[in-house]
Parts: sequence; structure tokens; C-alpha cells
Amino acid sequence: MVAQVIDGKAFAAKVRAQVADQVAKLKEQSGITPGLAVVLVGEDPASQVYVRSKGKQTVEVGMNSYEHKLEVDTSQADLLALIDQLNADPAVHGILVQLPLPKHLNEDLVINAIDPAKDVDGFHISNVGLLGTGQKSMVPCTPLGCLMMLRDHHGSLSGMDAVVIGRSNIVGKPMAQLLLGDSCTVTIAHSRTKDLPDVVRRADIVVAAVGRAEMVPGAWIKPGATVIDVGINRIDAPEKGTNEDGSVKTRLVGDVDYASAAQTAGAITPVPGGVGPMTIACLLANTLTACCRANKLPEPKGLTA
Ligand SMILES: NC(=O)C1=CN([C@@H]2O[C@H](COP(=O)(O)OP(=O)(O)OC[C@H]3O[C@@H](n4cnc5c(N)ncnc54)[C@H](OP(=O)(O)O)[C@@H]3O)[C@@H](O)[C@H]2O)C=CC1
Ligand SMILES: Nc1nc(=O)c2c([nH]1)NC[C@@H]1CN(c3ccc(C(=O)N[C@@H](CCC(=O)O)C(=O)O)cc3)C=[N+]21
Repeated sequence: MVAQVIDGKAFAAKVRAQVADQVAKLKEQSGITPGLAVVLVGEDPASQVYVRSKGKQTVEVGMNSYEHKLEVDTSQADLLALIDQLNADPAVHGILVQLPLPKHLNEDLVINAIDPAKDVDGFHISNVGLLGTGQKSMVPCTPLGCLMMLRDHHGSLSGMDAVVIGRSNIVGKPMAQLLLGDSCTVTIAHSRTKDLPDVVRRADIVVAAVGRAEMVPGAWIKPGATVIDVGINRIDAPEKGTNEDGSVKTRLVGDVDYASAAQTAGAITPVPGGVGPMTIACLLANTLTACCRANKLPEPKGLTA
């Protein structure tokens, strides 16, 4: 079997078009423009790339983008003061603090200082608790994007066996909650899991969120299963030649060995062009949702969990 490719890039473009359409209506009917503030501490090059592309896409869907770039040695107090200011700013409906933060800053304290209603990442403890108890919340963007692709592909997920590899607070755990919410039988695997190949082989749905290049081979995948590859890993690609400075060129790969997995899976997301673009599209969707809730307006349809 050769797997169907789930085109996250194309799907994300559709989600952004829906967001743009609803933003235009919101502006016309109530004069409100949703605003997203992104806070970046330090100059990590990969983070800078993401922040730039988030800002660009925010403006493209008609929303306001506010970028705050802080020095790498910014104090906890100064960062918390900026968050207080954004919490109080009525033009800001969504706040995202790019992770990871430099070591001297306390990530939990910073995230939990964000007004939960503006927490478009869904990382605040109150949103985590709401999601875990099946109440209306802000849902983390990456798992939400994965869920949207799975629902689009399968219709109902009810009764399916799902395995999530990875138990981080930003991907693995919320992904498992969302799959449970859609009535999957969910297994969460991690670095201490015994016989991971055997666990993965039972799954109708595999979500890989580990951060290890191509660690899941096709031989682990049950024939016909759906594979969602969250991993973003940069590896050397000597076949592409060298950069001007003599260093080897690189390429992005997922946590799944795409070439072999595509031979057994029923459907699979590629890297790049799979989960990544959906993450940013869901960030925009969450910002629109937060804006509608803040203004007691009807929520956008089809853009929440
Ligand atoms: N596409 C997108 O939009 C996004 C992509 N990512 C990517 O997804 C990946 C995961 O990110 P994140 O969740 O933040 O990563 P973390 O490093 O926080 O978590 C990784 C998880 O994988 C588990 N793990 C590590 N090694 C193994 C192993 N050999 N077998 C089984 N499980 C293992 C860890 O287990 P343990 O808990 O036991 O240590 C941990 O739970 C990364 O590649 C990241 O770049 C992340 C966010 C967004
Ligand atoms: N507070 C916070 N929220 C996040 O959501 C968050 C974060 N911090 N820190 C970093 C991770 C990572 N992340 C990605 C988003 C988009 C792509 C993406 O669009 N990737 C493209 C490729 C981009 C490229 O070529 O480099 C793709 O997969 O096709 C990847 C990764 C969000 N994260």
C-alpha cells in the first residue's frame, strides 16, 4: 500500500482563508480587529524564523501583529511587566511567548502570568485544566492542527486505537486529551515505554512528537494506519552540497521515517508541509476565537476543538 499524503500546507491555507473571511466580517460588523502579540526573548535563529512567519501570516489574514523582541538577558520582572501590559491592552486578544525561554527565566511562572482568555497557546494551567475536564478552553495549536487533519481524513475517530509518542505539556499530553475527547482509546508512550514497536503496531492512529529524526520506521506501523508526524528535526544533507561558509547544508525531517512508513500507512503527514503549517493556522484561529469571546460575539465555526 502507498499512503495517501495528508497535505497540511494546503489544509492550513484553507484554515487561514476561513479565518481571513471571518476577520473581514468581524471588522465590517463590529469594527473590531483581532490582535496577536508575540514575545521573543533572545535571538535563537530558528525562533526568529517562526516569529517572522507568524507575524506575516497574522497580517495576511487581516489581524494586527505586535512583535516584542527582548534582549536575551531580560529579567523575569521585566518580562512579567510586559505580560501585564499586554494583558491590560484591549487591542491585544492573543499573547504568545515563544518557547523555550533562556534558562534564567521560569517558564511556568511566565506562562501562568498570561490572562488565560488571551493564552492562544493553551499552555496556562487553567486552560490545561479546562481541556482535561472537557470544558471550553484555549486548545494548544499543534495538537489542534493534528486533530483537524484527523477529523477531516476520518470523519469520526470514535473507537479508534490511538498512540501518542511523547508526553510533553505542549504536544503529547494535550494531543492525548483531544483524542480521548473524540472517543479514541489512547495510549501515551515515552522514553520509558517497554517495547515501543509493539505498542505502535496496535495503533490505528500514530502521533509522533518525540524530537528524534526518523526514529519510527515503517515496520512499526500497522498496515493502513494514519500517521501524524509532529517532529521537526534538522539533519545534515551532504547531498545538497555546502554553504558559502563551508558548512554542510541541512534539511528538515520528522520523527517518522517517511520513505518506509509511506509504504505501510494508509495516510501520512509529510515534514515539512504537514503539522507545522497547521500549527500557525491554528494560532490565528485561536486568536480570532479569543477576540470573539472577549467581545461576547458568536465564536467562529469549525475552528475550535
Ligand atoms: N510541527 C510543530 O508545529 C511543532 C513541532 N514540534 C516538534 O515536535 C517534537 C516534540 O516536541 P516536544 O513535545 O516539545 O518535545 P519534548 O522534548 O518536550 O518531549 C519529547 C517526548 O518524547 C519522549 N521521548 C524521547 N525519546 C524517546 C524515545 N526514544 N522513545 C519514546 N519516546 C521518547 C520524551 O519522553 P520522556 O518524557 O520520558 O523524556 C518526551 O515525552 C520536536 O521535534 C519538536 O521540534 C514541537 C512543537 C510544534
Ligand atoms: N509558545 C510557543 N508556541 C509554539 O507553538 C511554538 C513555540 N513556542 N516554540 C517552537 C515550537 C515549534 N513550532 C513550529 C511552528 C511552525 C512550524 C512550521 O511551520 N514548519 C514548517 C517548516 C518551516 C521551516 O522550513 O523551517 C513545516 O513543517 O512545513 C514548525 C514549528 C511552534 N512552536
